[in-house]
Amino acid sequence: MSSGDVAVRAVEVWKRYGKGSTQVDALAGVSADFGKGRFTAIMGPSGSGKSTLLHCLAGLDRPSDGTVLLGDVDLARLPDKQLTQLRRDRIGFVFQAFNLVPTLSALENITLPLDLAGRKPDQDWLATVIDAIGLSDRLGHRPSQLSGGQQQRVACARALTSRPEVVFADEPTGNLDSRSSADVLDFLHRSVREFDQTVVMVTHDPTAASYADRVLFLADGELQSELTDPTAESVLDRMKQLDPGPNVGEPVR
Ligand SMILES: Nc1ncnc2c1ncn2[C@@H]1O[C@H](COP(=O)(O)OP(=O)(O)OP(=O)(O)O)[C@@H](O)[C@H]1O
Repeated sequence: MSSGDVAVRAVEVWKRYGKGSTQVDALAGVSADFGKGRFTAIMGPSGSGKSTLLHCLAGLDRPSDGTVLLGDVDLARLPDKQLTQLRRDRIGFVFQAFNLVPTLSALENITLPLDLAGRKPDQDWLATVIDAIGLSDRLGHRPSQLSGGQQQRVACARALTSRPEVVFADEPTGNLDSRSSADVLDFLHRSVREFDQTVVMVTHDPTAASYADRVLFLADGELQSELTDPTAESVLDRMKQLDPGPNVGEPVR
């Protein structure tokens, strides 16, 4: 991939926890490019380093060694204040637990990151995103008045309002039933296809991974293999090769 096509690049990324006999290399020299306007899923057995990699790529955590480039900025070496600002301005997040503010309406949650940054939303883009999540009639509702799937779609819209260079999603469907998961994944897929967004998603679920253009497989902190144009079946097969345990890799729901 030429560097102009790359949204985020990891080069020999290591993350080491603990010392001596309790030392764990959560990441052991991971190098990968994440293409612009592409939907990439990261999979692997429990404890393989998926969340650690996502957190390092997103500037939520710092590698022990190696480089993470967003454009030409090395997140691993950016001072804290600039890293916070970069996360706010250039990166969107979707978490498993939605993380909406309970006292704010859906619309207020969606525009919150821009409000905090003192920026005005681009009204056309905001309308496009709101239309795409299909919740125009519920924008005044508080999170507690929305289903889990609706809350996660609000969280996805919140991640996109600033038109970030990359949206990072950590198990975005982990708390959802299959119908709601499909709505959220359709939205993420659409944001890549129609709006040219870049999405990197950690998931346990082969069906969720099948919405991506490409799947990277981690085991023991190392990149083992990848699949392009995955199907749920091809992902499940690959997961079974990585970890032949009894239930590993089965769809969560
Ligand atoms: N703060 C920490 N301190 C010590 N070890 C940690 C810490 N965070 C993660 N680890 C270890 O690093 C390894 C990778 O963890 P990580 O959470 O990235 O895996 P994962 O693939 O996301 O797992 P899961 O699918 O279960 O969420 C594991 O062995 C974990 O125990």
